[in-house]
Amino acid sequence: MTLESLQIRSLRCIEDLQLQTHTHWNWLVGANGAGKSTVLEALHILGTGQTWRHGPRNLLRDGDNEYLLSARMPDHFLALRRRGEEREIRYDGESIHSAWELLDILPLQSLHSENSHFVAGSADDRRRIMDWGIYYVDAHYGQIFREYRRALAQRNAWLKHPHGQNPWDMALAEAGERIQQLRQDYLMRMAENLQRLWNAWSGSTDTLQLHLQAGWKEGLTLRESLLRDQGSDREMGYTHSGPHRANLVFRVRQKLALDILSRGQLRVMGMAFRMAQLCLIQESGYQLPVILIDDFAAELDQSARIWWMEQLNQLGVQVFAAVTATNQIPVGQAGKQFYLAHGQLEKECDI
Ligand SMILES: Nc1ncnc2c1ncn2[C@@H]1O[C@H](COP(=O)(O)OP(=O)(O)OP(=O)(O)O)[C@@H](O)[C@H]1O
Repeated sequence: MTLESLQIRSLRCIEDLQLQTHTHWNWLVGANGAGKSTVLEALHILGTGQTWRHGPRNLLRDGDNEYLLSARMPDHFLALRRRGEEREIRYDGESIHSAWELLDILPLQSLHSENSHFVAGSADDRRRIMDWGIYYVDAHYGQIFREYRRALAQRNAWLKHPHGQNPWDMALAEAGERIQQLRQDYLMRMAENLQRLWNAWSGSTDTLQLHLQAGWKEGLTLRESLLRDQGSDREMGYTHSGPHRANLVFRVRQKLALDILSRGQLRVMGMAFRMAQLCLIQESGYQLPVILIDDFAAELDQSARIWWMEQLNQLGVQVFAAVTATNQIPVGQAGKQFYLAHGQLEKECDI
């Protein structure tokens, strides 16, 4: 996937910005508050329908009443307009009704401060990042995932106001077991690349092990767990067991990685995981996502940064990366620099 141009109107500090983008590296350069993250945020909204940070966010530029984002791709045009609660998405002039469709129109891999520490972060973050990768290499995963989410929401609603027999366990258990199976298959498929990347990147010869805790009691099927938990689920009003409670655990030397590695090493491990996800997408013959990087320099030393860039170069992906100064940009990569100040493009140059 490659963007040819991007237009942003009335998003946060940006009034109107147009970028003619490069097929490989697009460096967004500017001081704090210049608008770099806003450009990345615009791309994220276009590719997912959602902002990339948690919590309430005032995305609309002060004083304006709607924002408009659009991207031109080879032979395609995607536009998203938001006014209050109303959202309109158009792809080649046709309306798009579900943001799920955006995942296929503009696949993105987002690396930013809130998700770059996922190895040591929350189980939710690790699950989200793993599921992201599976979605792009398994044509059935999105559908099964949605079925599971629907059955889970219905079971939770039933638990709050139970009447008659619980009709949702069967569908939930079936989709849930399938999700666990597909997740395990995925982790096996990416294990070799992950090991290779981790060893090359960290300089360590340690074996890296991934362990997936299913989200329900070991030794039981999900159906058995749901039956067993029904009383406590009713008391709490939600479903305790299932792949929505799964946890991906990273281990090195038989120990939890987060107990024995430094913050920087954990970050490298997380980046190796995400790089292994990209390698698997490429090996599977699917289109590679556009990469968004909001904290390029953070916590990676010079050699780790250069190594990582080389990997991205080998994949030939399109990257948008924010930096506060040009000396953070490693030399020798084909691309463009966009200098931003106060939400405006001051100048651009090829590198
Ligand atoms: N709703 C809004 N309307 C107008 N300006 C806004 C709005 N929300 C945020 N801003 C301004 O946008 C700027 C933030 O832009 P952004 O986060 O894109 O900066 P940045 O270049 O990524 O900075 P940093 O390097 O600090 O992350 C700030 O100056 C902020 O005051």
